[in-house]
Amino acid sequence: MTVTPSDVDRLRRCVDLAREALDDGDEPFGSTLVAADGTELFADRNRVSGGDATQHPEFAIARWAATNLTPAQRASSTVYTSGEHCAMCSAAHAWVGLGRIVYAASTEQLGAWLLEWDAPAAPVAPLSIRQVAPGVPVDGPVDEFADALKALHRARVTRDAG
Ligand SMILES: Nc1nc2[nH]cnc2c(=O)[nH]1
Repeated sequence: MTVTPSDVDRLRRCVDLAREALDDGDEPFGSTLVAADGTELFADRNRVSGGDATQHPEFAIARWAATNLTPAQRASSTVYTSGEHCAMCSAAHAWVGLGRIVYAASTEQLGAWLLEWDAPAAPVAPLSIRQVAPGVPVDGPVDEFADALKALHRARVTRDAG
């Protein structure tokens, strides 16, 4: 699929959630779950500052969808996210049978930024969603968000180094 103007609007909301997470001491990631009719069903942002590094919004979405949606509703919904799912969240997404993913910045972009800043890499292999969950339709990255997301991640790295 191609990325539509409506997809871009959804991603803008995810970047706002990522900014909210950063402002609250968490990592800058935000995600939403949107039903086939366009209703936003669930939204969350990263919440790792309490010490649980699995508190990713994409993982929260998979758990919420498993509890609250039928298999058909899950398959026809779309997950929007500011950063491409990590391997843990890609696996959770596929295991619960969710549908399309649209992401703003890729795992590859984030890895390159961390390298550029000499910041520690993630403790999980930088696999793409397509590698972990090959049956899931995926769109991204969306270039117009790269500068904004790079700035948010730079601020997180600077904060955590200080
Ligand atoms: N996509 C994504 N990647 C992460 N890497 C570390 N935390 C997160 C998160 O919340 N979401």
